[in-house]
Order: sequence, then structure tokens, then C-alpha cells
Amino acid sequence: MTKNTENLNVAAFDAMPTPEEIHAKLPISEKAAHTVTHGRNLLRKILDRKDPRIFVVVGPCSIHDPVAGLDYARRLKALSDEVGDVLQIIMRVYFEKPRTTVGWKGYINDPFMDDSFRVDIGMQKAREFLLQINELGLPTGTEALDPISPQYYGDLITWTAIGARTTESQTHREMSSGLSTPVGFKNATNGDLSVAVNAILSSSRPHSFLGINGAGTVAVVRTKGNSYGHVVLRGGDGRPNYDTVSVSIAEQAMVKAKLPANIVVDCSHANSSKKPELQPLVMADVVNQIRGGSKSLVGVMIESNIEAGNQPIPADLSQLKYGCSVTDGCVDWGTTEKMIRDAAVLLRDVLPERIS
Ligand SMILES: O=C[C@H](O)[C@H](O)COP(=O)(O)O
Ligand SMILES: C=C(OP(=O)(O)O)C(=O)O
Repeated sequence: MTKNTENLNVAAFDAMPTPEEIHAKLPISEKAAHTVTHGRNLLRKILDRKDPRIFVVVGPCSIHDPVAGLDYARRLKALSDEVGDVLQIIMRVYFEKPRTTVGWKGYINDPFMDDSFRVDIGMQKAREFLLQINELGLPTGTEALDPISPQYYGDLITWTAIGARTTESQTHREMSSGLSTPVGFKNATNGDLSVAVNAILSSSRPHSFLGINGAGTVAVVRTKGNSYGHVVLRGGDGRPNYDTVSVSIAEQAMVKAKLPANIVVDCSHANSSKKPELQPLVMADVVNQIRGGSKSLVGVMIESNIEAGNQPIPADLSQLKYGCSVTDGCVDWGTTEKMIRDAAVLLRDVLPERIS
């Protein structure tokens, strides 16, 4: 009779380069570090109500083609320069996809989209991409899904999301307590907001938990707590929650929990019934609420790409349509420009009232 009782369902342990090894190959440049530091400072000022601007996390649902991603980023940087006095533009750079059941889990997990799962290569390419975007002067936002990943590329991130499927997870709250960025916690997929409020409370406290350090050694990570948690309303159970009543309910929940009422609206997901063409309507409504005096709305999220909609991942990858999402549907570049330009025009004159 065998005495082996462990790892019975594990096929292999493949070694990964350590965070320090990948950092040494792709060190942060001065320009990229400036983008990150400046981006985080501005974001913190917005959350502290010391800067009246609205932040916009906009970009593809997921990155699968770094060439198209860079093409998108260049367009976004030009737009950001145009509206930067009103809107802080942060590029959505999502490499880790939480799936409802199964599916492609993102560029880090399977960079070649062929089930080869070369996480070692994906991690390096992800860092390389983040470096390029930051070197353009464009800050990045991402979903932190894997609790080990931030050691590999957290230095290149300006804003972090904890997704609807993980906001209630203690692991993600602990990780957030140590992240160097402000963190937006989504409401749950069923619409429950209390998990996001509880997550902000939890992540604002110090925690001690298992993780790895830069050398790849298992470590007890001891964090200081993150005081820049905020709520992201993304709708749930087929119902939106970006309307004035839902925003006001969220605001009251945060005030009751003695938290600053900082609310971001995700124009996508259940707020637009996963119909990307509805995102401009959501955004226009949020802009209208801000124009109407809402002080708690501090940011919006948009799923946007070069081309509209999405596509299944074909067996023959040469058939992939350039600049089109392989996960959730997105608005196209023309629509993105219009959404952002229209918002900037409508918000410019109300900015002074936001910090008075
Ligand atoms: O934005 C991303 C998706 O909504 C999320 O990853 C879930 O995707 P799925 O329901 O297609 O698995
Ligand atoms: C998974 C995402 O969102 P949510 O957590 O709101 O479903 C996402 O934005 O990619």
C-alpha cells in the first residue's frame, strides 16, 4: 500500500524565473517610473479630493496581441494629452482573466493561446508590454487575480482592480493591503455591494499571510494596509447599478462604514448587459450625475479596443481579427474617442466646483 497522499492531482511543478530575475532582464526605466509615480500621485489626489479630475480606466477587455495593444496605447496617449486637464486617462491592461467556468485565462497564463500555458514567457512578455506603455507616458490599470503576480509587475501598475469574483476572497483582500496602488473593489456578480465595502475595510488594515519575495522564496508577507480602497459599481444579476439611486445607496453604505465615498462606475459588464454598444449611454449618465453635483463619483471604466465587439479564439490564430477582443465585447476606437471627448467637454466647466 502506497504512503503517498499528496499532490495526487498535480501533473507537474514547472519552475518559474523569480521576480528578481525577470526584473533584472526588464528593469523599470526612469521614464516608466515617472509615469507610475506621477500617475499614482494624481490618483491619490483625486481620491483625497485634492484634485477635481475624473479618472478613466479604458482599454481592451484583455491584452492578447501586444502589437495591437501598443497601437491602441499610442492612440490613447494622444487622446490623453488632449483631455488631461479634465480626465486622468489610465490604460486598462488586463493580463489575468477570471472565468465564470473555463476559457482562455489571459496572456500571462497562455501567451500563445494554444493551451501550452507558458506562464514563464507570458510573465516576461507582460512585463515588457507594461514597460512599453509606461514609457509612452501612459499609466496602466490591471486586475490583480493571481496573488503572486504583483511581485513580477506591480511596480509598473498605477491602479488595481479586484474583480467581482474575488472581492470577497480573503486572499485578495490581504494582497490588496500590500499593493502600492489605489485599489478598486468591484461589487459581486450578484450585485452585492457589501462585499466591496467589507473588502475596503479589510484591506485598509495590516495583514500577515503567505506569499513570495523577490527572490522567489516563500515568505510571510507583512503588509501596512492600503488606505486607497474604493468601490467599483459594475451591476450584477442582469441589473445595472450606475443610476443615481444605486450610487446614492453605495455612498450611504460607505459613509456608514466610515469610509470616504469614492465610487467608480464600470460602464461595461452588467451595467451595459454585456452589450458594448450601451457603454456610451452609461458613461453619459455618469457624466450627467457629476454635472448634477455628485461628488462621490470619481472614475469610470470602459472596455474599448481598436475594433468593436469580440471574436472567438480560432484554431488557426492567423485568422484572428486585428485589434478585436477575444474576451468581452468592446466599443471601437472611434466610439472611445467620442465618449472621452464628450465627457471632457461636459465636465471641464464643473471641475472647479468639485473641490470647493
Ligand atoms: O471581463 C471579463 C469577463 O466578464 C470575465 O472574465 C468573465 O468572463 P466569462 O463569463 O466569459 O468567463
Ligand atoms: C472580469 C472583469 O470584470 P468583473 O470582475 O466586473 O466581472 C473585467 O473587467 O475583466
